[in-house]
Amino acid sequence: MITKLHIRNFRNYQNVDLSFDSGVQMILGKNAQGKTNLLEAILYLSTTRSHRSNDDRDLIRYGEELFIIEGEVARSRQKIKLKAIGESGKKHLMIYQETVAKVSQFIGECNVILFCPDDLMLFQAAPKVRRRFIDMELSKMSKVYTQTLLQANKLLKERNQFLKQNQTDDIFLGVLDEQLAEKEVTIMEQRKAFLAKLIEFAQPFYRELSDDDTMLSCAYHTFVSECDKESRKQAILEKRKKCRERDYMLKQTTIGCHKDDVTFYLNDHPIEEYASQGQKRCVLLAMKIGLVHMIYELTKEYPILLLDDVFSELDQERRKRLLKALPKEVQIFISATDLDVIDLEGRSFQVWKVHNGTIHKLKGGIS
Ligand SMILES: Nc1ncnc2c1ncn2[C@@H]1O[C@H](COP(=O)(O)OP(=O)(O)OP(=O)(O)O)[C@@H](O)[C@H]1O
Repeated sequence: MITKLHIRNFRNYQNVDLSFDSGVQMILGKNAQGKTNLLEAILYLSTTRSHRSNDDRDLIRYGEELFIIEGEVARSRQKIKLKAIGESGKKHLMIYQETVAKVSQFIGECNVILFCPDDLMLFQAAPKVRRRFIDMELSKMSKVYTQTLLQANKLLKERNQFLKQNQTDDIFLGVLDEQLAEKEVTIMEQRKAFLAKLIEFAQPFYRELSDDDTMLSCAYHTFVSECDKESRKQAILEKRKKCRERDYMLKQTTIGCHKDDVTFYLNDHPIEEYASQGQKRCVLLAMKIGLVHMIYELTKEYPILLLDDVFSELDQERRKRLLKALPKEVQIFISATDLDVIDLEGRSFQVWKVHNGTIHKLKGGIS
């Protein structure tokens, strides 16, 4: 759980110091006051990224040069201090005031699962949104994955830059392709295993939330189908060789796991075509709860759960079922404009009021 949070010049917050306890943190406030901004700051400490912007400059308070987010995180065995500073084009990440050399060292130190209204677009959005979802969640669970993905992206960038220069050099591309294929084998393997596990974990929660027996499944789409490592690598190299002329012509890498996708199904029907809004919300919620439990299975620590603007969209019964599916050890941040009845099933809670970039505690107790 996050016990202390300091935010400076982040979005509409100028200088804020907060202390949280375990249990549910209700973040209340009118529209456009800074509720999502607060959750975004917590998410940033986990993933070093915003879920709303790819450009850290958007996160700096208007007119300022940099933002700072500092958090004290109580983990099962120790307290850890994380600090992220974002300035134009640069990020500085620190653990206990020591700069970390690699982003992958920082990600996963404070695990956070976010569920926000935009997540409902996951099923019909462009493939890159689903890839981003897989990459974000997998990175929290596997440092190997984070590192491999960063290396693959670097190689891909290098390959594309070379292709843009209008040159042909099969030997140079062959060397790059060999290295890229190596990384892609690992990425594909981990993505496939992650998706299978995600469905396995989400299925019982979907049943619990929706009260029906619909089967959840998914199909992972990538550009080679071979199963074992070595033949997969060979297949990648062959396919890429076949596409080389096209790559030269189009000046970009036309195939690769940077184009992967996944389709989610309910009873074998693609969710984007078949499911109602309510069913989509249930599937997503089940996946998020599944992720909380997956992270626990892997790390023996529960992640923090952020529910941005979604709790109030659920009826009383579903809210109850959602809380029942989450152990009391999970620290949950819930943002809402107002909640008439807070029935938190005997959990401890704190209520915070957000107003125009300021935040103060209203009350706390046991529901
Ligand atoms: N870089 C920035 N600098 C200063 N203010 C910003 C910056 N980025 C966004 N804001 C302001 O933050 C506010 C939006 O905050 P936020 O998205 O947290 O709203 P919210 O309280 O979650 O509202 P809603 O209930 O509508 O979702 C807006 O007033 C916006 O102008």
